[in-house]
This record gives sequence, structure tokens and C-alpha cells, in this order.
Amino acid sequence: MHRIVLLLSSLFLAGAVFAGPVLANPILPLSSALNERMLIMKDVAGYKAEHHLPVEDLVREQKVVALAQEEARDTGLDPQSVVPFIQAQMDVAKAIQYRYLAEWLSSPEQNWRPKNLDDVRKAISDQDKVILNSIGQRLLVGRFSEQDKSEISGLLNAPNLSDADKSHLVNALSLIKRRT
Ligand SMILES: O=C(O)C(=O)C[C@]1(C(=O)O)C=C[C@@H](O)C=C1
Repeated sequence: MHRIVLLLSSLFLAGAVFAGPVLANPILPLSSALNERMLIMKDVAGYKAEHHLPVEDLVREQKVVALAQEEARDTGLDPQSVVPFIQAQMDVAKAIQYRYLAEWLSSPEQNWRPKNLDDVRKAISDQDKVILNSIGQRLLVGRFSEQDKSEISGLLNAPNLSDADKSHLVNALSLIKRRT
């Protein structure tokens, strides 16, 4: 009986120890929002291919940066420190789109139509909010460690994403600071 009580209480303690950090750890929601953002690039590339639009849209990029800086302020992040990260996300987004376009030259996508660009851009902004919020939460308990960076890299799995893209993203991510 004594042993059972001991076993149950140690299981309970182990649960308590694990439950806290796992629930409080924003690395999973952060990585899945990063993946979601990159997955959306298939629709962006498809729409641009259909409408003969260039991948790079610098006017849109300025808007994305401005929206992110606003979100950063609301989340307690230093708005200036998010700029290299947001730019890295857009660099990677462009690289992914170019890879889709290259792929479609020899194997066009069958029975598939891209979503409307306005809807897709709304979805991108929504993911940016989730991403910046998770980063804000994570920075409340300290900076991103090397282990966090490699954990995030390991969770990034969107199609057409290279290892160099992953490093570019996580390196820029670790430059983000909270507002002082
Ligand atoms: O909205 C677009 O047109 C995109 O291609 C997406 C995105 C982004 O990542 O937010 C990427 C590249 C463009 O230059 C502008 C914005």
C-alpha cells in the first residue's frame, strides 16, 4: 500500500513537473504558425503565376513590416527588433514561391486552383500575429537558446523550404527583443 501511494505521488509530481513547461512552451505553436505561413506560399505563387505577377512585391512588403511593428508594440516587443525577422520570413516566402514556379514549369499542378490573393494575404497577417505573440510569450521567460533554435529548425517542414532558409529564419528570430 505504502509503495502504491509512493508510486502514485511520484507519478503526480512528475506530471506536475512536465505539465508546466510543456503548456507554457510556445515553441510548438510558434513552429506550426511558421509552417502555416510558409504553406500559404503555394497559393501566393499559384495566384501570381495565373496573373503573371512578379513574386516580389515591395509595396506589400512595406505594409507587412508596418503591420508587424504595430503587432510587436501590442505584444510588448521592440518594434525595430522584429524587422530583420519579418524580412527573413519574406525572403524565405519568396524563395519558396520561386521553387514552386520552377517546379511547375516541367510539372504543372493538376486539378488545383490557387485561392484569391486578398484572402491569402489576410491569412498571412493572421499567422504573423500568432507568430509574434508566441515570440512575445517565449521572451517573457528568457531569450531563445541554441537548443530552442535547433528545436524550431527541426519542426520546420513546409514544402520547398531549404536548410539555409531555416537558419536564416531562426537566426533572425533570435534577434527579437522585448520592449524595455
Ligand atoms: O503578399 C505577397 O505577395 C507575398 O508574396 C507574400 C510576401 C510575405 O511573405 O508576406 C512575400 C513576398 C512579397 O514580396 C510580399 C509579401
